[in-house]
Amino acid sequence: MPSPLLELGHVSKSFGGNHVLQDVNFTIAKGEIVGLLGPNGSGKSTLLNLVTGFGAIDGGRVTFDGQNIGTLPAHRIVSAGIGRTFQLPSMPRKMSVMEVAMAASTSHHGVLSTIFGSAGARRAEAAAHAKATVLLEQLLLTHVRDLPSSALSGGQKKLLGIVCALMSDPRLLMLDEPTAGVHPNLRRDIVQSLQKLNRQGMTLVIVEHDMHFIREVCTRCIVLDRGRIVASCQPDELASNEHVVQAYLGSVDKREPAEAA
Ligand SMILES: Nc1ncnc2c1ncn2[C@@H]1O[C@H](COP(=O)(O)OP(=O)(O)OP(=O)(O)O)[C@@H](O)[C@H]1O
Repeated sequence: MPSPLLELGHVSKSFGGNHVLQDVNFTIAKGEIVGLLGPNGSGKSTLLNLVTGFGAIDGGRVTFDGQNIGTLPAHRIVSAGIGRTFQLPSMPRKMSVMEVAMAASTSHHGVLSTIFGSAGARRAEAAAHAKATVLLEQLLLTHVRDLPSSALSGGQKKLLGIVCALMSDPRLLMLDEPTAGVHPNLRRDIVQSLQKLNRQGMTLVIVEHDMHFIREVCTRCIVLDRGRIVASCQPDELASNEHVVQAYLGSVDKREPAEAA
């Protein structure tokens, strides 16, 4: 069996006395599209934050492609090959869509462009522009590339968030509620874009509440409840998984309806 791309071992996180994640263990294999599910407040975003360096783990281990990334800062985790989007994308309002995408490129912040001065910087900028052009096209934002980012709809901002995450060529992309509040047409575009990225070799972890989306896109689901993993199963097994039902609906009454009445 190939070694996992992402591996979490005994990860824990508390905020004060609130034990938000407890003994979280899972692996993600290359090529999977994993849905990270759970009721509100179960710890999904916190988990994404810890893996991507937007918070420090209290205990345990996070390994990406064999490298311990549990203590790395966010920019080093991007360099290692993990990209992410945010539940509520925030971007400089006055910058154009193209500028926002280009600013997410990691190549033009490199040492080489500093050493080789303006010629190197110009080459890096041209490369970032070319890459942003392709990604904006792929995520259906070409027609708005010159508008200020503040002019985008909520759904388009989510697409731009994906573009920004892809500018660093991640091997693993983690998305926080990519379709929340998105119009069905745009939702379909997001689904198709993610499926295409996966066909191109990208591994995806997606926090999402939309069960239609989960069934359509994900190859496996990991379910959190109050900071603990309670299930890892196929999307079509969710409804019959006792732990999942319990997480979402509370205790499961196994008696026949007549008995329970
Ligand atoms: N920076 C923080 N400081 C204190 N508590 C926090 C912080 N971040 C998250 N929490 C707490 O951690 C718990 C889990 O929050 P988290 O946002 O990870 O849940 P979630 O599963 O993503 O929820 P939702 O589906 O509503 O987005 C909540 O009780 C939240 O209040």
